[in-house]
Amino acid sequence: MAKVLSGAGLRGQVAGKTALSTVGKSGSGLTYRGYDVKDLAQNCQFEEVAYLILKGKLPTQAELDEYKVLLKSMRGLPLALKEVLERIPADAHPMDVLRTGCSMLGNLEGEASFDEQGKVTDRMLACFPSIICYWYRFSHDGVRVDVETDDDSIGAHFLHLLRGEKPSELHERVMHVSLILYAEHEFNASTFTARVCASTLSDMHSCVTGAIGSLRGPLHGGANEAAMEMIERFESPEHAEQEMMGMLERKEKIMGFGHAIYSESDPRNEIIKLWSEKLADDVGDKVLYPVSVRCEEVMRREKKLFCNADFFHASAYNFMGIPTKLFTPIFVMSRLTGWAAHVMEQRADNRIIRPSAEYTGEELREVPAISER
Ligand SMILES: CC(=O)SCCNC(=O)CCNC(=O)[C@H](O)C(C)(C)COP(=O)(O)OP(=O)(O)OC[C@H]1O[C@@H](n2cnc3c(N)ncnc32)[C@H](O)[C@@H]1OP(=O)(O)O
Ligand SMILES: O=C([O-])CC(=O)C(=O)O
Repeated sequence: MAKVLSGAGLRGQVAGKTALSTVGKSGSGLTYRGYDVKDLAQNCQFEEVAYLILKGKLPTQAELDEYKVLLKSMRGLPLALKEVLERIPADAHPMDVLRTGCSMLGNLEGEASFDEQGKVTDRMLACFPSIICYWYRFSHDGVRVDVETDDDSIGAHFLHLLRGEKPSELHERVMHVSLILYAEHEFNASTFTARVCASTLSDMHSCVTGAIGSLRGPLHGGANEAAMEMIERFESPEHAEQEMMGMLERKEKIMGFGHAIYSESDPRNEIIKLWSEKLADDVGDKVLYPVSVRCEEVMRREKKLFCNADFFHASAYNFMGIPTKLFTPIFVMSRLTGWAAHVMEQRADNRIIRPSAEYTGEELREVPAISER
């Protein structure tokens, strides 16, 4: 008989193999294909890291240039997809829009065979910012934005479409860093969703659509939006401390803190925190950044809990003028690389993922006649 796992949430169980990343070795640390995320965030553009994750090696300059030209050429949206996006109301959640957009793309440009897995992934990478912003600008501003801009990077393309003008160098760099930090994270909930779907030999769009649904929840990617909704309620560090003490007394979860794997710190936090501080200086912020720092101090002191990748992303994105409800879709624009690479890895050595359950229901019994129930 199969062994019943002791802890809930499959915590601590090895559920498969991966050559893509290591998470939390000796309490902290994150590597993508053997490179430290800190090194990547400091020295690379997001497209280089996407190339690394998807194609297995860091690109040469010529390969990177060629990859960026390819991605640029794939930004356009088919008319039928635009028509669907135009019918989604302004008060829809952008994660739902993206889930629908990805699914519709699969209807229009489906993966005919697994030989196309690289091509359909690049297409999604290139056009997810177009999907989010086409819907956002149409539903909020009544504008049919031209999504085929000549911006150099995925982050700049997104910010340009959102605001109608090219971003500053600082904002483009922050987008590179943010997308690099969010790109890949081993067997997290959304990636595992994608791998389970892949293990049935389903198509890439189905795997990604399912993963978007998993990332949406506030215990996972949705935490960056939930963290923003919390910190914007606090008027000062003192107010933040007072409110957080109340939340902790009531045993409420504070979004953006804690982690299922890291036990000491999340290495992505110190990086995005530094950029959040730079952005705070840039906009002359005197509230949100100090409030965020106080939240971090209170959680460390009271619960020994640390900020995960999501917490300082909230203030960083806010300082760049990004609407809160677009925070988690940016996570998708990045994590798509990790999801797709895991799908490819699963396909390369597949067996359907199908664990067992310990039954806790009724003993075998007879079906009573309907008149006797
Ligand atoms: C990019 C990402 O997806 S990172 C994760 C984003 N999610 C969040 O920020 C949501 C808030 N955090 C959490 O809910 C959790 O820390 C998770 C989901 C990230 C990890 O969950 P788990 O591994 O199950 O940790 P678990 O919930 O067992 O935490 C252990 C203890 O710390 C507490 N704890 C953990 N995180 C928090 C938190 N954010 N706020 C308050 N208490 C917390 C738990 O209540 C639990 O206490 P208990 O032992 O008294 O019951
Ligand atoms: O690994 C996890 O459980 C969640 C996480 O931080 C991520 O997916 O980036």
